[in-house]
Amino acid sequence: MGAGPIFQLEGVSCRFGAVAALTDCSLAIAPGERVALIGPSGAGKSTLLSLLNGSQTPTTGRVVILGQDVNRLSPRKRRRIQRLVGTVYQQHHLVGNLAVVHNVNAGHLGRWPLLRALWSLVWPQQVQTAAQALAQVGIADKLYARTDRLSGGQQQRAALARVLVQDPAAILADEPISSVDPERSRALMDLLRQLSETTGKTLVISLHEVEFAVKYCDRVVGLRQGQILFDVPTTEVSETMLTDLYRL
Ligand SMILES: Nc1ncnc2c1ncn2[C@@H]1O[C@H](COP(=O)(O)OP(=O)(O)OP(=O)(O)O)[C@@H](O)[C@H]1O
Repeated sequence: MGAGPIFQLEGVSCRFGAVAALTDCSLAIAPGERVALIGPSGAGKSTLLSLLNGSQTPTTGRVVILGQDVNRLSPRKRRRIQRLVGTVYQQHHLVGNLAVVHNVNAGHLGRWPLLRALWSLVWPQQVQTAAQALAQVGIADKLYARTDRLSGGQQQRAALARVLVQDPAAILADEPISSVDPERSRALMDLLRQLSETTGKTLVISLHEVEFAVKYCDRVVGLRQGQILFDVPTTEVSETMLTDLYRL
């Protein structure tokens, strides 16, 4: 992987028709950093995350993931890079009527040949890896539980376990705590921080809750109307910066 940044955006703009979701954004994220993306609704946080995981390409500018310019990669190499970046979405995209083990195994699907992938739906593969990931997220006992019988917070943990079996270099989380209560939010953020501390994985999290951004991350990037208003260590975030960021 080398000592360079894990993510690099150089003069990146991203448009959707007439909408400028991001305008001239530059940013570099080093391995192991914990970065929060904050800003008002529509500021471009989700778009920035989708550039970091290669699911979106910029309209102009360069996106470099793990040293590779995503615009210059063959589809196969691009998929390989994308597998090194795991994303947890607010909608977990778990299949409710399957056992948790199958959903966690889905994290392998991009790597497994089709036959093995299909067979894995019938007969769980790599059960130990799935069990280990579930233990890491604190729900080891749910391996064979039906996914839709889990609570919201447990489903979120199962979705995180699915990302962990990918063994990504970085974990991106798009508003992971918006739909859970304060106690679960703290527990999930504790878990994400502990995972990044023990595994050295880079974390990039979009958050609506500034207090969590400040408490759990080392660095805060403030986005407003598609532009980076500030990008500072957490200790340097001030009241004035936040007022300017969220000003109506
Ligand atoms: N696929 C798309 N097609 C058209 N417009 C889009 C698309 N994705 C995002 N946008 C627009 O780009 C802008 C930035 O959206 P984005 O979802 O990145 O913001 P956000 O900061 O994540 O917002 P929120 O906090 O509400 O989730 C918005 O104006 C949005 O409507």
